Amino acid sequence: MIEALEAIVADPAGAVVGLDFDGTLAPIVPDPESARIHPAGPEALARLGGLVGSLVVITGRPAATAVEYGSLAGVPGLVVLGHYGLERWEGGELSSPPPHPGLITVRAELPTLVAGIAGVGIEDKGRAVAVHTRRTASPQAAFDALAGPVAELAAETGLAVEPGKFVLELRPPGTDKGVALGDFLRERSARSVLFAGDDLGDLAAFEAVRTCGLPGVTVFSGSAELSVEADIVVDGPAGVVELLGSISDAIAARRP
Ligand SMILES: O=P(O)(O)OC[C@H]1O[C@H](O[C@H]2O[C@H](CO)[C@@H](O)[C@H](O)[C@H]2O)[C@H](O)[C@@H](O)[C@@H]1O
Repeated sequence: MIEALEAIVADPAGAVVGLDFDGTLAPIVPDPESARIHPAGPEALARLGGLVGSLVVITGRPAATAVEYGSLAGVPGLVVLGHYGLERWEGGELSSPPPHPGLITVRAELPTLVAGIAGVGIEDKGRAVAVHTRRTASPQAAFDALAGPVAELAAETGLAVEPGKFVLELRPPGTDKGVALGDFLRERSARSVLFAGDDLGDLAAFEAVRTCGLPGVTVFSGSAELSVEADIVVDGPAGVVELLGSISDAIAARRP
């Protein structure tokens, strides 16, 4: 067992386990509205949530969407930080800031901006808008063609561009998953941390794990779409759920 994982298992009450949603807990699918957690995910999270100090999902989704698509409402002690940390769901209560005013212009201009490429999807998430190219004939070519215009629209409206797997998101600036995770670690007085992710937006959280000064484990949920260096690389959401189960087993095995 790697040293930082050993720290989590030896002192689970001081551990923060952080998880991304899409691509980490939920398999990637063509339609964002059809994404659902891996079938074994809710049970694995409920078990781990009862064993570690803190369990947190940090996602680009609205927090309520992750709770719904992840069947997460019953996971003990779970916190869900949505919109890269702008929103917080905990114990059934959601706190969310007012929408960024730039989103009004984005909603008005995006349909024209993407009209030339068949199959581009616009996902309006309330506090952010995502442009998806996965269902176009050439997802990477469409992504590349839209990156410049989307960046110009972001500059015009005071929003930030968050690139991901065949997605360009226009979202409020000022936070990211690294900021969200770092703040959460301080809030919980964490003594160790694990974060699992699969996409570019998760790299800031990996960096937070590496620089927070605690024993930390980065877990990459691997796929054919992206390769990222991490302490542990597993095979997609099925591998993440299996890893979470093995951590629960190791903690439970040390209990008197
Ligand atoms: O932070 P996450 O929980 O990983 O959310 C990041 C984005 O995930 C979703 O898009 C991705 O998953 C879709 C469903 O599998 C897939 O169709 C798409 O190609 C992926 O980029 C979500 O739709 C976005 O809003 C999130 O920002």
